[in-house]
Amino acid sequence: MSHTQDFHDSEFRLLTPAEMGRADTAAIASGIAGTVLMENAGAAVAQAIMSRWPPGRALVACGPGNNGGDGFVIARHLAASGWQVDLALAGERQALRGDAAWHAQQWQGDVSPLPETVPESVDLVVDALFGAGLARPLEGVVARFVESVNAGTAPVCAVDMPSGIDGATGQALGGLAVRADLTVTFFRKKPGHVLLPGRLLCGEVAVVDIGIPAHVLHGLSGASDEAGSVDPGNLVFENDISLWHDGYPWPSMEGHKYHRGHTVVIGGAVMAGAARLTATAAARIGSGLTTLLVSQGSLPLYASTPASIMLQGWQDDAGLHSQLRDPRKSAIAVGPGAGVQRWLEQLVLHVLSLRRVTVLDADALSVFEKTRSAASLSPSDLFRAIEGPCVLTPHEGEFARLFPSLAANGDKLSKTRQAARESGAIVLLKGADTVIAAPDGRAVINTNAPPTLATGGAGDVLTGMIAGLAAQGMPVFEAACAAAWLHGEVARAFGPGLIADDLPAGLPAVLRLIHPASGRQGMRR
Ligand SMILES: NC(=O)C1=CN([C@@H]2O[C@H](COP(=O)(O)OP(=O)(O)OC[C@H]3O[C@@H](n4cnc5c(N)ncnc54)[C@H](O)[C@@H]3O)[C@@H](O)[C@H]2O)[C@@H](O)CC1
Ligand SMILES: Nc1ncnc2c1ncn2[C@@H]1O[C@H](COP(=O)(O)OP(=O)(O)O)[C@@H](O)[C@H]1O
Ligand SMILES: [K+]
Repeated sequence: MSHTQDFHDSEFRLLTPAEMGRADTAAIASGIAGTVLMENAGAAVAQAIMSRWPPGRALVACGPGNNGGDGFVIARHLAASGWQVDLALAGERQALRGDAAWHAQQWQGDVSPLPETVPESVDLVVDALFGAGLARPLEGVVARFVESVNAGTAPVCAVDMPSGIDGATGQALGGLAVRADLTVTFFRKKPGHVLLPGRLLCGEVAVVDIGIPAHVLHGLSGASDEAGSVDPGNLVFENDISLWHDGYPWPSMEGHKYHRGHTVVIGGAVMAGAARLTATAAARIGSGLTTLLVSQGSLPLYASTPASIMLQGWQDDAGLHSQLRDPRKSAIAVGPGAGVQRWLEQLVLHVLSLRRVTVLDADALSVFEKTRSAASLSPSDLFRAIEGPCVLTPHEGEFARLFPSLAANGDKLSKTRQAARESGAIVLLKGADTVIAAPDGRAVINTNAPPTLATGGAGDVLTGMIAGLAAQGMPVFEAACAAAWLHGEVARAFGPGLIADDLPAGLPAVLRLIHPASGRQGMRR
């Protein structure tokens, strides 16, 4: 994921529908006919269907564009393998164009108009209505058909994308989209397959090869320079070990604890558990030293801090600043349990002025909400102060306080990228589809987090994991991606009944799995 490595042809790269269109065009320009791509696409979908369901009666619903063209190919292959196939077309057969028209001619069976309801006797619905080309909400007979598909019991295989989902954002245009059991897409996933609600409406996602050569991936995004190289800042990925494994700060034989960084967590005076979770997570993820700094008066609250964490008190601001001065303190995390108060604004600005790696979470974000009080600072004061490496880890509520004008945008990927650009920080917007974006536009979507993570303190742990990795010298964007993935993986491995304390405790088992000695470099589920 670093700028020096080339991730253009990573299998975890996500292509926007526009990039996918350019990939198709480039593949055709390199000598593969569009009709062949469509044949390969339809054949692969039919194969995916036949490997999952026994032959029966399939209703193949075709749309007016190339997604519908794929449907004609699928129908032909299923019929040739003994399925009883009903093909229904939304629109006029004569209106089909290009590759879709060509493949429609190869279909020997009947073509009926799209019904408003799915007949009871159908064993499988193939949704080939709209894919990447969907431009407006579903309406009319198509909308009623999709409602009937979703109300019925027949399993659904969506071609490329469940119809109704915007492939760039994962949003259901107009609020209505097919709910599929299987979605077969081509070449690479699209953001809509991994962002919510799209991911949930896809069911299982299978990515199939249709003959597009990988080299086309180098020329798809953003402005290419004359040499044809593309700014890696435009690329979007699904999070995976392979994206950050090479930069992971495994301890080396020659190292000592000062080579493994020193994470400082600044705790508050009331909610002591939060900062303790943050500090414990930083230590567990390998920070050589971890210090928890709290006011002298609140030391008793922190009595049960693990012995491996250095608990230190400060008397006043001058004392706190002098504790932070040592440049070996390589990463500073502020926010969990800090308390929303004037003092925190000033502390955050001081911490940022030190230009160490800074991770700001929870109260350290909320305290900059503009409407909090007339005297308080605003998000722009925070953004102005961000000059060194910094990660902001808001959940949706905190995001709305910092970026009120972006919050209503339903497109999580673009709003997180915009927030990173505005703030100059890495922004990690939490949720089941956490998006991590850098100011240069690089973005990663995390997909392994189970809903058991929605438990108090889980975010505090994530903050500590990011700070602890960055303290050891891992670049902050990669540290945020690695932490989000490990956080999700630990929760998955733990299963039901998870509380935040289980996350640092469960890290070693997952780290063992991805350690270079395990031979595992990447993982598809
Ligand atoms: N071009 C290629 O080489 C390949 C394309 N493939 C298929 O082509 C699909 C993309 O094809 P298209 O770009 O033709 O797009 P679609 O087939 O998704 O549909 C686009 C057509 O529907 C119209 N439309 C969009 N939204 C509508 C709405 N809500 N109601 C009514 N009409 C609407 C558009 O104006 C356009 O005519 C992919 O999803 C994939 O399934 C595959 O065959 C692989 C190869
Ligand atoms: N439904 C969900 N599925 C998966 N992960 C989730 C879900 N809801 C929340 N999370 C994750 O759980 C963590 C919660 O963090 P946060 O909201 O800051 O809680 P806290 O402040 O209690 O620590 C985040 O990492 C978030 O991405
Ligand atoms: K579809």
